[in-house]
This record gives sequence, structure tokens and C-alpha cells, in this order.
Amino acid sequence: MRGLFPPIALASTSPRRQALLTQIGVEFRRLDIKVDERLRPAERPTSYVHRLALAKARAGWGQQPPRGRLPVLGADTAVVVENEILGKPVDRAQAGVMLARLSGRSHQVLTAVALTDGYKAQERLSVSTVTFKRLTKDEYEAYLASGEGLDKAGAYAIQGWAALFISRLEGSYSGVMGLPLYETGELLGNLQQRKNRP
Ligand SMILES: Cc1cn([C@H]2C[C@H](O)[C@@H](COP(=O)(O)OP(=O)(O)OP(=O)(O)O)O2)c(=O)[nH]c1=O
Repeated sequence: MRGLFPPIALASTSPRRQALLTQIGVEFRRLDIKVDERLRPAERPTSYVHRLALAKARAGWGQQPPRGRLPVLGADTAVVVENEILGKPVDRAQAGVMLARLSGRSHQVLTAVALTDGYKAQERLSVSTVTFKRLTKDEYEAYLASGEGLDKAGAYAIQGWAALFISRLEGSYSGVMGLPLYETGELLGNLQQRKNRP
């Protein structure tokens, strides 16, 4: 299938986001961006992921040379349990605490995507509910030893071994992995429509 969308820039260091964008045939240049990911006092999880997705897209826009800029896509993912955001664990011990919070219950995964062309920005939010089985001691130990969850929000990867722990997913698999492809397609489709307008 020939690509449906124009080329873009992806403001992300995440290999998962690159793989997902490649999956839908989007050509992209990658921009290494770093934004302040600290949560603001009393900030709600949805506001937080929206703010960061937009900040990443804008930072990426600012990083491109003024000539030949491409529209920039940014995304941010947060795991939310009992209204608390679980970010990426700082070490194995914290990863263990996060897994214990997720074990035997459901949580939400929010991923916001933002696309800017320097003038306007569009955004979408994907919300999924993920249910974990109750983990056994052996499962905790094996998973923590694998190191798989250490660079992931909530200390797990749905696309990896943690699939063995997920009894139910309501929502978007790609959204949980870091880039909701349906919503991303909507943003890219709007871009295409604007381009085709006489
Ligand atoms: C819950 C979950 C998260 N993740 C990943 C997606 C994101 O890469 C990461 C969440 O962290 P983010 O801060 O959203 O992204 P990032 O720092 O990895 O990359 P960027 O440069 O774009 O800011 O967790 C999975 O890969 N699988 C999962 O099941």
C-alpha cells in the first residue's frame, strides 16, 4: 500500500513509537527532544499527558531548521492507578512497587498525541483500561530480572512478557504501547485534507 500520509517529523526517543509509525507506512525523520516531564501541583493525568505531548511536538518544531520544516508529532503515555500517575521506574525496587500496585486490578493507560505545523496544533487522547492478573512471587521475580519494564511507564510492556499478565484490554493496544494508531491516523488525515484543499 502506498503511504496515505505526507512525511512528518517524530519528536521522540522511544523505539516503540518509531516502530508503530513505521507500521502504518508513515515516512518520518526523528528528532531527539527532551522536555521537563515533572508533574505540576494538582495537575490531572489527562492534562499532564496533553501538556507533554504538545510540549514535545513544539520542541521538535523548534529544533528543525527553518527551511524544510515538517509537521511534528509528539506523544506522552501515563499509567494511572487509583488516580495516581505511575511514570517510568527509577530502579528495580521502584519497578517492583509499581507492579504490586497493578497486580490483581485494573488501571488506565492514557496516551496523548499532538501534531503541530508551527501554526496550529491538533491533539487526541487515547484511554485504555488494562487488567492484570494477581502476580505470583515467581512472576514478580522473573519479570523484574528481565529488566523489560525499566524504561516503560508503569514498569511493564504490553508488547513483551507482560502480555502474560494482562487478562483484559479495553481500548487501544497501540495506545498502551505509546502511540495510538487510530488517533494518529486522524491527525495525519486532517493534515492531508488541509494540504489538498484548493
Ligand atoms: C504501558 C506501556 C508503556 N510503554 C512505553 C511507551 C513509552 O515509550 C514509555 C512511556 O514514556 P513516555 O515519557 O511517554 O515516552 P518516552 O520517554 O519513552 O519517549 P519520548 O522521547 O517520546 O518522550 O513507556 C510501552 O512500551 N509498553 C507499555 O505497555
